[in-house]
Amino acid sequence: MSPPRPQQPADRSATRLHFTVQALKEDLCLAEIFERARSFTRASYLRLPQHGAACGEELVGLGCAWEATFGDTGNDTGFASANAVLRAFRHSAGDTEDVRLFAYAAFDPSYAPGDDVTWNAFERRALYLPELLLMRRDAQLFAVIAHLDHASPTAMSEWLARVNDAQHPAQPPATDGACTSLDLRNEETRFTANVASVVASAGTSAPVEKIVYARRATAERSSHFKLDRVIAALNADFSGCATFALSPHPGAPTFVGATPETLVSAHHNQLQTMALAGTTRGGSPPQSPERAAAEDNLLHSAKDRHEHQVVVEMITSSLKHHGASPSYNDTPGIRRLTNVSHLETPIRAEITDTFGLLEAIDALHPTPAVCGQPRQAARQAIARDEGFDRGLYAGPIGAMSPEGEGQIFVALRCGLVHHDQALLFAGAGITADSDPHVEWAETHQKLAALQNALTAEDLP
Ligand SMILES: C=C(O[C@@H]1C=C(C(=O)O)C=C[C@H]1O)C(=O)O
Repeated sequence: MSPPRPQQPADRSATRLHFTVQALKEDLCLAEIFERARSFTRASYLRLPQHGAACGEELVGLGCAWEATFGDTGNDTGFASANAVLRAFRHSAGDTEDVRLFAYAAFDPSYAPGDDVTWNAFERRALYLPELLLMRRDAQLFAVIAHLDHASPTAMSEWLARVNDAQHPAQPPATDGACTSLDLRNEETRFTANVASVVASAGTSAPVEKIVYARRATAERSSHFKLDRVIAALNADFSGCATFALSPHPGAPTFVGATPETLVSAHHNQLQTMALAGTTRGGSPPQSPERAAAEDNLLHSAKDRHEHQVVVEMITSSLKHHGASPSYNDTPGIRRLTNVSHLETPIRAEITDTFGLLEAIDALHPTPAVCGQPRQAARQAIARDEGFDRGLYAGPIGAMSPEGEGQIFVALRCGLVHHDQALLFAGAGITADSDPHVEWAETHQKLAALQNALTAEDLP
């Protein structure tokens, strides 16, 4: 007979948060710190633009002090299950406004990737508290050390010394999850066939009103990509977007991009979200008369207005379903980016006792801006027809405080970078009026965002 197991005491310390904040005098380049630190620890970088009531922030999180565990939440993101722990963090640590948790999830957390190993290094849902947070806000730089038990009094100086000592990962440790031993020769054929089948099924008994199909592309370089240079190029080209980079452990690929699309942000009792769908044609420069004409065409295009309206209706009806009262304009505006312009409708709603940031992520993701309508039929068609694991592409990504304030984006204009290779993702909203070759061209324009940043790396 085996001896009785000792009874596990309830682990009360597990949700007691302690943290210390220190202002840093020396100016540090956070993208460079991310690049160095990914050679020895889990590292995340986020640059959040100023948006409504939310001020801009640049964040680097290193190590992991606590991480949420998720049960089987099916294809839901399941973030709201972390609410009790966040409440315990607030209860034990008081004012946690300077603490940040990083949050991200796969487009379809329940997708079974089979022998597609592209995303093996990444968890399909993550909400975690880094041990060291470096945060730039209002031109001030802070370091925040967080821990759940007793931290060594020297933890801050030890972390800062490790970061300073680390070298650029010219030779990162052994790899796990190569991204580009892939044959993408059929990518255009498959994408255009998928679009054509949506067009052909229009008018049948169960058509999807809208579906977003995606494709992949590769990029390579004669030596390793330097992520700090890529991040700097994205920040310069897409200052109004959110730049992100995730490296789950040393030797893993880095997920990097700069997205224009907020899934939902929460500040001062307000939720802000947006419908972002409908894209200009042609690759004109942002200030050119050609771009202005393309934006005018977009505003008057019945196909794009319909594609956009599907997103507005899903988001507003989901908010209403959860007891919120959304406010928004009837007519979309234009969101101009360096490579393309989009139709955009900002949407606001009040936070309630039962519907805050985490519940809103679970409810809104995936919107028809990246999935389709009806949601379930579109998600199944994507899993069946697209032919690859989207992984974190088109999933939620961002940061929040234990108070429930933060900004969560939709991970677009992005890819996996590994050594000297990159795998990029882009999609387009398809309706009965779509032309397969026009939609394919649109994905090219979207890919250009990260492609240009990857080649900008070669500039002196
Ligand atoms: C799917 C992507 O973008 C989405 C699709 C858009 C469209 O179809 O017009 C526009 C913005 C995004 O919501 C992507 O960039 O990969």
